[in-house]
Amino acid sequence: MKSNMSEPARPYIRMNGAGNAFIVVQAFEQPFHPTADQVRALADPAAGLGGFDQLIGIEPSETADAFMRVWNADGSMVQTCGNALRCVGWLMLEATDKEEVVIDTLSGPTTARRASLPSGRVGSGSPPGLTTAAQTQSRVGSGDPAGSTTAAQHQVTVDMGAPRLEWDQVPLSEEMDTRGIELQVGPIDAPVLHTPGAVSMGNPHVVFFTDRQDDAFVRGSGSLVERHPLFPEGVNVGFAHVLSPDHIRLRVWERGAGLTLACGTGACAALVAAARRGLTGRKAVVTVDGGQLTIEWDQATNHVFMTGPVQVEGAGFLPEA
Ligand SMILES: N[C@H](CCC[C@H](N)C(=O)O)C(=O)O
Repeated sequence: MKSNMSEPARPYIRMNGAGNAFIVVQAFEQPFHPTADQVRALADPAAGLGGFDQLIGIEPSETADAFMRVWNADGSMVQTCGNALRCVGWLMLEATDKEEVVIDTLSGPTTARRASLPSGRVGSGSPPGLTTAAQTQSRVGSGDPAGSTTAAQHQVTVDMGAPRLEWDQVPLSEEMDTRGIELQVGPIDAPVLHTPGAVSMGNPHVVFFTDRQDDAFVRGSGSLVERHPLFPEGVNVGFAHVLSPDHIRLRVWERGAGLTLACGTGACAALVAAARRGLTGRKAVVTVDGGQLTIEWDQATNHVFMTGPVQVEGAGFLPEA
């Protein structure tokens, strides 16, 4: 977004994490503070960016390799985003050649590392790391915006830290046992919506255990629960079908973004909620619409580790404000 004609157009990289769609903007040299209206305008397909679930700004940090700022498509600025942490983590790993990078967020710092080296970088060209805006622009100008890595997928592991499990950490508006909360979901009287688990991964999640995951049910129930008064900050709504002690099928109606192809913090919340109920062990594959995430709630550290794919889809320039 240019504030005046003298400023160059703002480059971005389009990425996804297991299908969770992001527009990533480098804000190391030039601050990036879109208003909620501007974020909504950018999320509108008419903006030409292809729509996104979250808009991501990568800022300098005194205490980490970068600070990651997250806006949902509805314009709300939120605490964190697990799949974006993996995407930004990969960009920073490529740009710094470090084995591990620290990405700070409004809900605290996380660390990212390569889960396994990609099967060789496809073609030549520098990786879409966080080079200078000019280098990004030149690469974008070259029509090969993200080097030749757009076809490759990269597996990245993020240490998401410890889950927050107290009612006032989720947060809920009243004291409850977060292992199984009492929630009346409007006119929808479906037993599958009883006693979901509630977990914060730095952002609020409620997880229903059900085999009902059709679009109509997920959209209908998710949109009702997202703004339920029991969740004063709103909530991401997961629908988890436990297939076995180490495999969950998950769909998530995201706060501020709706039904997405994947939700990283949602996958972490689903594993933690299921393990607390003895429905799974502390490690499981979580199959989401856009792919698979491996989640482990480590006993020794109490930290949740998420591993999954990262893909660079392309790059471009943001439209003018
Ligand atoms: N909608 C979420 C933010 C993005 C979470 C999701 N995309 C992820 O990968 O964790 C919220 O409002 O808390």
